[in-house]
Amino acid sequence: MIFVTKEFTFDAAHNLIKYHGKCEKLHGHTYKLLVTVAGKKDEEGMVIDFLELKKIVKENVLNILDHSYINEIIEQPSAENIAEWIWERLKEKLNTERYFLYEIKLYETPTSYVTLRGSY
Ligand SMILES: Nc1nc2c(c(=O)[nH]1)N=C([C@H](O)[C@H](O)COP(=O)(O)OP(=O)(O)OP(=O)(O)O)CN2
Ligand SMILES: [Zn+2]
Repeated sequence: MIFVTKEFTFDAAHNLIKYHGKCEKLHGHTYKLLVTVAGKKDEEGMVIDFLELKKIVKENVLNILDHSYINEIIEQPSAENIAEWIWERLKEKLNTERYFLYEIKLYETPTSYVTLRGSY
């Protein structure tokens, strides 16, 4: 099994509605997203072409979340909930006979992140 990871960033605003503290106020983050696919190599020696992985993540996640107000998309946009939303949007697109979506890491700040290894 080989793990292939690509890193992305997107900028977005949010506020945590069921929360008492500074994060209930409107604020923004430059989120860092790491998407990891696991599988076996094809005849070109690749699990998944980085270009293909980028296209899938761009079309299904970044085009929606980048420069958005995330509360309009996810009711309570904690890093945990955003990561689950991303997982749901990518799991079928990154699931073939040879490879599957293995892990998502979502950094809300350089020092705060969540890791999701979901189930199918
Ligand atoms: N488990 C979670 N805790 C918090 C979340 C979250 O999504 N999941 N979100 C927030 C805030 O939205 C915001 O991200 C604050 O994060 P924090 O790490 O405190 O940001 P700072 O810039 O203050 O962090 P530094 O320690 O200065 O790097 C709060 N909690
Ligand atoms: Zn925040």
